[in-house]
Amino acid sequence: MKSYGSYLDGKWVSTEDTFEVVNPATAEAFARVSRINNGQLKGALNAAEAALPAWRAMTAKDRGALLHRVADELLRRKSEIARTITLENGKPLAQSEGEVAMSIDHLQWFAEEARRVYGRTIPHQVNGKRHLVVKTPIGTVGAIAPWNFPLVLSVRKVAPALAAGCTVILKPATQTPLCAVALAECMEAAGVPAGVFQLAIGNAAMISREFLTNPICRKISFTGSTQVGQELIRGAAAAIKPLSLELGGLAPVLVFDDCDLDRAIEQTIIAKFRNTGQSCIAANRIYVQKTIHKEFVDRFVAATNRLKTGPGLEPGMDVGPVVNQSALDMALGQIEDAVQKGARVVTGGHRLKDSSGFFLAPTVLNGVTDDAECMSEETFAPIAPIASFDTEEEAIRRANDSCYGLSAYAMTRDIGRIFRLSEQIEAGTLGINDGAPSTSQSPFGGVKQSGWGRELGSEGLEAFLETKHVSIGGV
Ligand SMILES: NC(=O)c1ccc[n+]([C@@H]2O[C@H](COP(=O)([O-])OP(=O)(O)OC[C@H]3O[C@@H](n4cnc5c(N)ncnc54)[C@H](O)[C@@H]3O)[C@@H](O)[C@H]2O)c1
Ligand SMILES: O=C[C@H](O)CS(=O)(=O)O
Repeated sequence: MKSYGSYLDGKWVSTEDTFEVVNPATAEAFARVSRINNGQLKGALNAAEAALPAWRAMTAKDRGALLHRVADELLRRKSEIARTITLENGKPLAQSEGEVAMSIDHLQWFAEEARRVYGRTIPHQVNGKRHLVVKTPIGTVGAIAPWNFPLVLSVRKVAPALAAGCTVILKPATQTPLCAVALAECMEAAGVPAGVFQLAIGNAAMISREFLTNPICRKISFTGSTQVGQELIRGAAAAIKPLSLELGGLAPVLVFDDCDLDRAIEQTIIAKFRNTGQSCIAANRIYVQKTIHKEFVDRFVAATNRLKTGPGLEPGMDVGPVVNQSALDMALGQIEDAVQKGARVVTGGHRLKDSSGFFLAPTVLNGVTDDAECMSEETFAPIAPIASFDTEEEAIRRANDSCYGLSAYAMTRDIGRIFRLSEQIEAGTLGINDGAPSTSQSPFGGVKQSGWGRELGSEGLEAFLETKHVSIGGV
């Protein structure tokens, strides 16, 4: 079994403290990775601090050129890295290829956006004074990434932080450290200076405690569960450490009777089953207007039954395994709970036979009641719960009736309604007839308990900048 370690201060580091990486399609370990200790992490923070002055002094154009070189490396290795994502995460290979392509696009976009970090001058109120607004990099950043989009969600933090002139230490999820290793190899091959980008694989509690308490770390950018986000907020209080938090979601899909039904079904299938339902912006609750409920359900179930489920490395798969046994148990528990509360399993609802992997048959539940767990708790599995509504007002009220607000979807062709939904839906992203809305140039993040701040777009770069007012007298 091949072994991997961390990338600290320009060197690859291994320790005796190791864990195994498991392929969710077979439930078998296929790689061994070592954890760094607290002393090594402290050393990495010191290296990041030492590398900061030269990195922030480099022109944005030169930093951008290095990010372009990292993108070129990812492009050169795209097939092998996509395979690594599928091996450790389970998603179908075509979707892993899409994740690599999106990561390249993020790197290229932030490489260019680095050159557009503008300050401003403000007209003075007192003669002899001048006022400038200057943007400066926030400093060394601790980035913590999840397993569900292990490469692209790491790049969503690392690329803007580096573009802004910050140094970064990335902590990947325990389930998916290998594409972070590949990203570090690309940084090394591109010539990113030692200490500017580092990869720290290790115990999550130890690493986050050090990020929270070590004054060298000036900001933590986290993507993961709302529960861990809450822990970080508590831990950040003592040092008032700035946090960007991309947390859980519970996306509603509102299907109105004026929609283009073909497109509504196609896009709802994408919003639900992409990444095996393990996307933070996955459709979690599907509300269909009563007038088209039956037709929608019949056609949605037919489309679900056409999805091919199996090992992500086999050609033509649409749905892979969920990440581990506990994710599978939670999904089966949500199905059982919904059925006990009155829902009907229209298709799926069971583990795939003849496989040792963590496969759940793509599942559609109809007549799901509002008190079912899957209507208020994140599902993170290929389960589509469907309920119905009468009026637009009711649909908006039910969509907003959640502590989460990451994304929402609506299927409609009514332009007036599109404006009303844009103003009234409580979510960071609204996809209108669009089940995959994320893109490099547009802000991404949540409201309510889905998080603080935004990634991507110019907001994603702003997250790693400080704003300073310079007042000049005696002019
Ligand atoms: N809003 C978004 O952009 C977004 C994107 C992807 C995933 N998510 C959310 O992430 C969750 C799934 O990911 P997950 O299971 O990896 O989440 P998680 O919170 O368990 O883990 C996320 C990361 O935090 C680390 N971690 C675990 N315990 C920690 C602790 N005590 N302190 C600091 N870090 C800790 C993990 O090792 C991992 O690197 C879902 O809730 C999903 O909605 C949100
Ligand atoms: O889990 C996070 C997001 O779903 C990834 S993406 O914005 O859809 O690429």
